Amino acid sequence: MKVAVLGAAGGIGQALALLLKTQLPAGSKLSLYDIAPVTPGVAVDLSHIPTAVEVKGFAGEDPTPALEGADVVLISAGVARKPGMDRSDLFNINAGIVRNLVEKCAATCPKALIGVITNPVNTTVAIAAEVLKAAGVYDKNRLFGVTTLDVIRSETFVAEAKGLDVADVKVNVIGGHSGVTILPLLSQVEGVSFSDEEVAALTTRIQNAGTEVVEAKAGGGSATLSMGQAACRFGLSLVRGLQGDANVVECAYVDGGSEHAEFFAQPILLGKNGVEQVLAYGDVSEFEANARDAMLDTLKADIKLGVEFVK
Ligand SMILES: NC(=O)C1=CN([C@@H]2O[C@H](COP(=O)(O)OP(=O)(O)OC[C@H]3O[C@@H](n4cnc5c(N)ncnc54)[C@H](O)[C@@H]3O)[C@@H](O)[C@H]2O)C=CC1
Ligand SMILES: O=C([O-])CC(=O)C(=O)O
Repeated sequence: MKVAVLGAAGGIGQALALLLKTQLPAGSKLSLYDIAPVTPGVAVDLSHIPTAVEVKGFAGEDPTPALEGADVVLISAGVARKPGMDRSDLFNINAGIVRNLVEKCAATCPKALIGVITNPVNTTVAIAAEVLKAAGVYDKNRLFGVTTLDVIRSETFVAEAKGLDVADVKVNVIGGHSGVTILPLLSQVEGVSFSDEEVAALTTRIQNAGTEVVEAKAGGGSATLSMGQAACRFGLSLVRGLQGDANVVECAYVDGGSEHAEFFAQPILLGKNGVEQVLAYGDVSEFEANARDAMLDTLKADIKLGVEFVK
């Protein structure tokens, strides 16, 4: 199994690469690419960790050598937020970066599963889809916006609020990955009940958790370590699906035939071809149904921006 990380010298990329080096199945290959010249050095550094995962690093303008034979590509290349910025402010720079990298994926590893981490995810995934369509290699089951950070945050905050063992808490998060488009389905969390005030406060905290980190880092970037963990969890689930493991379920932002929008985050069953089945997200409360319906104009506008960027 070969996993490529694009943006591998960055805050997320290095954390993700470290976790993958220690957690990918024995015999896997880890391929690190970034425009930053330090990238081969990051690979040498990681290669001294005694696991049966072979690491190679590539720098420069062309990601092709890193992508040859890749089964999974995780993209975190691009710029991150600073205080006062919205994720959509990253569009001007990151849209072109994602377009160019996905063009190379289409040419070099058209069957790879692609996980897009680069913000604004609501839009960059639509860009990736249009690029793959233009190259004639689009398979909706192989493209994912990585929203796992919203899931792990929700699980952490719910466990904290209710004094639970976080290992027992599972939360589905649907919609997209910015502000009001992030919707944790707290009404479905087993074994707990929340007051209306608690639901409103927790939902707002989860929606603003990225900003919480951006402000705490005070100009030094956005979430990198928790995102590294989230991307590792998601990447390992993609690998487990490809290997034929059963019952591998994650929430992700996919082109899954949703009635709500062309791309929508919801639970999916992963398998040998990526998305095996898009799962229903189940019953929602009145609060959640209203929040879901209220996000759709924003989500659809974010998607349209991505489609128009490529066309
Ligand atoms: N999906 C999610 O839940 C999350 C997404 N993000 C996003 O992930 C992205 C990366 O964040 P960080 O790692 O913190 O940023 P960073 O600035 O630490 O790293 C970005 C890396 O991308 C590289 N890069 C830039 N252009 C490139 C290109 N054309 N080809 C290859 N590499 C290139 C840079 O050299 C740098 O090493 C940002 O857009 C951020 O907003 C961040 C947190 C959560
Ligand atoms: O907020 C940001 O800019 C980074 C991000 O997507 C997150 O932490 O959820």
